[in-house]
Amino acid sequence: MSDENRITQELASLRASMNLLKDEVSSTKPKYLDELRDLLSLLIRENVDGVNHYLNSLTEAVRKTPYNARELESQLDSVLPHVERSFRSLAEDIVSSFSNANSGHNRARNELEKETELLKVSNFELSLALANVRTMMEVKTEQQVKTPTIPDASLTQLVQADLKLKEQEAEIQKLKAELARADLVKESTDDQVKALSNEANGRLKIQEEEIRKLKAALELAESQKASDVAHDIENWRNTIAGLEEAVRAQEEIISTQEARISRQDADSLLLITRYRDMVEELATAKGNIRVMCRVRPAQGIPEEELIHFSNPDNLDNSSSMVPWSKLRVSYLDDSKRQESRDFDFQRAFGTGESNEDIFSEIKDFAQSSALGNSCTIMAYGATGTGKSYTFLSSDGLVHSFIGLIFNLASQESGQYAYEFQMTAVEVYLNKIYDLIQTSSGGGQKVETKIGAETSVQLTTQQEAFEVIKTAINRREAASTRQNQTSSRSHFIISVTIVRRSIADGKVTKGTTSFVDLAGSESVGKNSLQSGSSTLQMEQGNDINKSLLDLGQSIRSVATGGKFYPGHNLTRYLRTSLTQGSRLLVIATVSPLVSNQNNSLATLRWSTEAVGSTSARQALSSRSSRTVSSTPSKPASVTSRGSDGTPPHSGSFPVSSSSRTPSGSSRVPSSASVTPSKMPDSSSTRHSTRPPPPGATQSSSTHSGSGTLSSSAHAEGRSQRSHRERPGAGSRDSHKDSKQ
Ligand SMILES: Nc1ncnc2c1ncn2[C@@H]1O[C@H](COP(=O)(O)OP(=O)(O)OP(=O)(O)O)[C@@H](O)[C@H]1O
Repeated sequence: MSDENRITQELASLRASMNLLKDEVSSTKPKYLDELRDLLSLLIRENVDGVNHYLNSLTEAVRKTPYNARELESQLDSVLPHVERSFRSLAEDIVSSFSNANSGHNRARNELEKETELLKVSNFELSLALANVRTMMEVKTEQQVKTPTIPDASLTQLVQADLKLKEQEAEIQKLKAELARADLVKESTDDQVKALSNEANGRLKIQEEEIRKLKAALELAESQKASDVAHDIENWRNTIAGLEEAVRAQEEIISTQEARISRQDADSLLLITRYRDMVEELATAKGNIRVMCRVRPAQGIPEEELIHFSNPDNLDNSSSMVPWSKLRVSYLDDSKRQESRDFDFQRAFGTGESNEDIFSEIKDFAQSSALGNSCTIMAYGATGTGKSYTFLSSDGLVHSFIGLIFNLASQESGQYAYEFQMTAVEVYLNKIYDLIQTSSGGGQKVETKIGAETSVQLTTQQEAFEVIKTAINRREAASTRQNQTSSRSHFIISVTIVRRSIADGKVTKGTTSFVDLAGSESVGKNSLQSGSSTLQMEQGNDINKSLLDLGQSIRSVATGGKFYPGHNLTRYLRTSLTQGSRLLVIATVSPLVSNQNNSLATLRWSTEAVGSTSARQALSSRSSRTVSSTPSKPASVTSRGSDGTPPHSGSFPVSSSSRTPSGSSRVPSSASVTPSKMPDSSSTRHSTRPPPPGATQSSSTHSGSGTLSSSAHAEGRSQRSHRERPGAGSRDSHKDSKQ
């Protein structure tokens, strides 16, 4: 039932109650008083008449009869009982009449009391009804305030209710008058009735007051409603207008954004394409075979125990911006003569340069495997020179590379779907061991064949790190005199990147391998002098043989010769040693004079076997493949041959910035400096900074104009500024210091 109907009903019942009350009060007029008066006058009249009759009879008897006391006495005796009876009867009648009147009055009073009770009930109902009406009005008013925009029918009904209340009020006024009259009557007859009347009157006043308040509230609500409605409608209009404006603005922004997004999509595709081209060009410009050098720090070592390294390009130390691409090693020969040798690298990293510095230099190289290239990064050096540190520490090249490719995959997720697979093997004593798959029994690593090693699909970086950690733990390690945890095996982690273009479904597949070679020091140094075991001798000999083979193969393939699959290491790395692949060797050396033979041997091997200008020149001249300039070039999936070795897949691109045919390498011939002839350099003390102009120099070889491409130099300059340079003596506590 709606509020309006309820109000109407309440008012109707209120009106009915009031009418009833009015009728009842009207019917309580004190008729009994008139009746009593009439009755009494009748009685008195009748009785007085009767007594008069007897008195008249008596008077007549007295007049007619001579005074005779006895007769008078008998007359009186006969009349007086009549008179007496008449009076008694009158008295009884009067008593009876009064008694009747009194009972009538009592009845009337009872009736009045009943009426009063009814009045109370009616008043209570009236109060209830008024309370309901007020509550409903409040609710209504609240609703009106909340929904001011809807001018509703209930307003009309409320106005009608108000009118009815006014009528009701008038009726109550009449009722009040009636009650006042009744009050008067009651006052004259009964105090109790008066009190009741007062009470009724009081209640009526309260009701009146409530009605007045209700009316005032109604008027207020009406006036407020009217102004609120107008005000709220205005507000709503303004809000709606504001919202519409905002929606329009949003729509404009959205359409602008959509246009911008589609432009950005196109731009980003273009950028990605260009970026790839640049990476590829950069990688090409830097050469497909690169050799870098890293000098391990040695803190706390006296200067006389350190090899002096300097930069022939910056001998006067005039520029702190020149990146080291040449390394001059100064020493005393057997005859205590001052000697120096220059070695030519693409970059030489000093003691103050971190793994991140190295990664930023080579990441274009590693990343090109995402375009389908085969890249190999080798660390070559004597034991304890930092090969594993460079590759496998938590900020090492392998970890950085994993981070790089996963980032690449997420950045390009809109264009390419990437898959990564990893293998980890160890070549130990000419056998290849799978470091991922272990024997089902005691978790022993198992020997495997090339191409049969376990490949793990990588879904997260963390997963990759776990696989690497497990593989490292399984790697064969045996202590040597020089490095208590020296790794006596070659450790190879390969990550294959399969990239599928979402647009055209084309697939490229490339691999980057990190080869942490076993220590390159001479067997004699480790074994004969230290009384190494037969196993260690065997290990040392195998390592020497494998590294010799490796150098030979690289040289041979680079100059167009045949491949020498003499050792399983070389066979396993065949992909890296074929044209069309990219090879980076990081030669790690110790800064200690006591290790200078090994250091010079490392520098010589890396520059001559791998990085000689002639070899690189030969490689460049044989190039036949041009690097695609599009990011989604067709798949160049490499698959291994039946013997597990991959087929040749293309050749080196010709790099405009490759070294000049003049072959102006600064690398001295091996004949001119023989590590075994290395003098004790204790007399060769050098500053940890590049020497001042005119300092110790007697270069044994070369002329060599700069052989790096200008772009490589430029990039190197931009990346290097005030870093410490190779040999600059940060004196780390290092195990060499214990030697
Ligand atoms: N650039 C460097 N900065 C700080 N510490 C280094 C650096 N290079 C190597 N080291 C430390 O020198 C020690 C030997 O390094 P690492 O084990 O990497 O040598 P390695 O060449 O791998 O030796 P091996 O051939 O015996 O495995 C380690 O304790 C390593 O932390």
